[in-house]
Amino acid sequence: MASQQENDKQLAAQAAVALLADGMTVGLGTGSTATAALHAIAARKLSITGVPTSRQTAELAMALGIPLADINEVPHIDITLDGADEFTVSLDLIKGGGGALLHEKIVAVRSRQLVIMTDASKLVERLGKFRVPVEVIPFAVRYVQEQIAGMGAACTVRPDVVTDEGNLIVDADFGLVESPSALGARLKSITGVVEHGIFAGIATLVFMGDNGTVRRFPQVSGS
Ligand SMILES: O=C(CO)[C@H](O)[C@H](O)COP(=O)(O)O
Repeated sequence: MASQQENDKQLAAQAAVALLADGMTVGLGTGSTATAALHAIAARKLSITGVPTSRQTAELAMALGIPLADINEVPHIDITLDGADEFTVSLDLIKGGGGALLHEKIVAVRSRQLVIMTDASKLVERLGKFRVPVEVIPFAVRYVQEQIAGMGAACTVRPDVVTDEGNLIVDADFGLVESPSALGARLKSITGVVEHGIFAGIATLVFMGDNGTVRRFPQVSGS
């Protein structure tokens, strides 16, 4: 039997998939909630073209019969549906728990809309309980760890993870984050950092499953 959390992820995924229409080019996220969305897309027999954010998502989409395109072959992406590890009501996110943050961010920034689907455990007042994943070129991993330590954060290399681009993930604990965009900019300036999992000002909408109902952020007045 599905847990309440899985159920809520499914409800959020269904709400997001309801925004899709035939003919759209759709960014396909990575993780368990994005997987629920893929199944919902297949169940609706929608005629969309998917742009996957990971090998794992591409494989599942193909198995479900969802046609795919290379991101560099599509003129635009109408909408992307993805999960998140944390989000705030201002729609700042931490992503990358599944190690796909680089492709997820590239697909997200090419999209006209980034719709996030979560359960209620992901809503936080301030980002930072979830460690910030940082994608790093292997040759630079020690240097990057030293720089992150110099910023006052404990960090570890995620064991047994090599990203789709052949990089490593360093998970960094900055504590509660004062300014997500400032922290993101600082991380991005470290030589050897390819990308980080702070998505500040990119998401346009969040659907959050909450005990059998779906809440949306930003909240529509009266909801
Ligand atoms: O960022 C991600 C993968 O890199 C995922 O979207 C995030 O980890 C949430 O996963 P889930 O939907 O399984 O809770």
